[in-house]
Amino acid sequence: MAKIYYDGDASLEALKGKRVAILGYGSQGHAHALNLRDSGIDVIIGLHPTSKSREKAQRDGFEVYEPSEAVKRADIIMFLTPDPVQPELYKQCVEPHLNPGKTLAFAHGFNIHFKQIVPPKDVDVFMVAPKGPGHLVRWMYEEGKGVPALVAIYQDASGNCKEKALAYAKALGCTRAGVIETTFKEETETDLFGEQMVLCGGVTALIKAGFETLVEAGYQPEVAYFECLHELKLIVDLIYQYGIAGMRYSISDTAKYGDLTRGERIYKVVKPLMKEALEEIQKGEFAREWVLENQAGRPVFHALLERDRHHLIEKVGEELRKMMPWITGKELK
Ligand SMILES: NC(=O)C1=CN([C@@H]2O[C@H](COP(=O)(O)OP(=O)(O)OC[C@H]3O[C@@H](n4cnc5c(N)ncnc54)[C@H](OP(=O)(O)O)[C@@H]3O)[C@@H](O)[C@H]2O)C=CC1
Ligand SMILES: CC(=O)[C@](C)(O)C(=O)O
Repeated sequence: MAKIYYDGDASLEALKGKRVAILGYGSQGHAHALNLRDSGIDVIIGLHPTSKSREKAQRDGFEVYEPSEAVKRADIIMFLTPDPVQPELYKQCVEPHLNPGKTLAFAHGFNIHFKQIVPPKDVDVFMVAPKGPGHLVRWMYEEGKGVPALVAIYQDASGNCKEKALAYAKALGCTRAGVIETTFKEETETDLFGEQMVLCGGVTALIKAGFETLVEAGYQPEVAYFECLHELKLIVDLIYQYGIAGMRYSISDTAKYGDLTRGERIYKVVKPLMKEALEEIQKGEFAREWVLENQAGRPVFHALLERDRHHLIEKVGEELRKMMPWITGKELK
């Protein structure tokens, strides 16, 4: 079993007197900044003057500096900008102001693992990667709960990098749920795999394919929406709370038999595809494709995002969710 760190295994002492610069104020950035500040940590924000997030960070009461200035003023620099912009941000705004004693921190290992950022040997480098969206990292913290995280130490020049990483994870609220020590390689490869083949790519593929199959067979889109998207949350909630066996305890025997037999057909088709995707990640092929896509201005990214934005399920869902106002809770801002 993995070694899991909880609140009692970490002390905020390692961050005492340290200033953390959060570069970026988006999904993760706002959560890290607010949670760390609420945990008593000295936090400043690094954003470009034209940043859309600047006003929000200032409204939340943070001192916002240009990234270079934030780096100069901080001991720990946490990269919470989109992964593709981090190498340029590092070269232009971070590297020129790095000196021994500073620490680089990340919430995903992509740029270190694929050597898009190569830090000098005399600085600490750690990762605290929450296993959940940034908005949930904040909302769970506010409720006294936490999102689990992975922690990894890439360089320990100071001799106490792990203590700082665990203190950061504690300040973020993640040690309330549990923090597993890993490596930048394991976090990067498993996170890319999960978001492509299970969490985001996998689930949306199943939802779209199921919805389209029913609608193309002549069933009402609203019925298809309730069956293939709305009820999915209810089933996943049961799995989340009680495991697969627990979910199966709650559903009907008819559903169980269908799950066990027809679900097997999907399993047999997707597992080879999953292995293929993992191999592309491990061999750096996905990373190269994503780096080049960004250098080209994200043509595929924007085209596919726009295509799916106009999918019938989005229109149907928007109308049906209006009738259930309790569904759309806190604003995703
Ligand atoms: N989203 C998530 O839940 C998770 C994300 N991560 C990791 O966290 C990191 C941040 O991702 P995420 O929070 O999703 O990012 P978002 O896209 O939500 O936010 C990006 C933030 O960075 C700012 N930004 C963009 N470009 C620059 C730049 N050149 N210099 C300074 N700031 C810039 C944006 O400002 P503006 O709005 O003005 O563009 C915005 O505030 C990534 O490494 C990601 O892999 C890890 C776990 C989960
Ligand atoms: C929320 C999370 O961890 C993801 C899906 O991997 C991401 O947004 O990067």
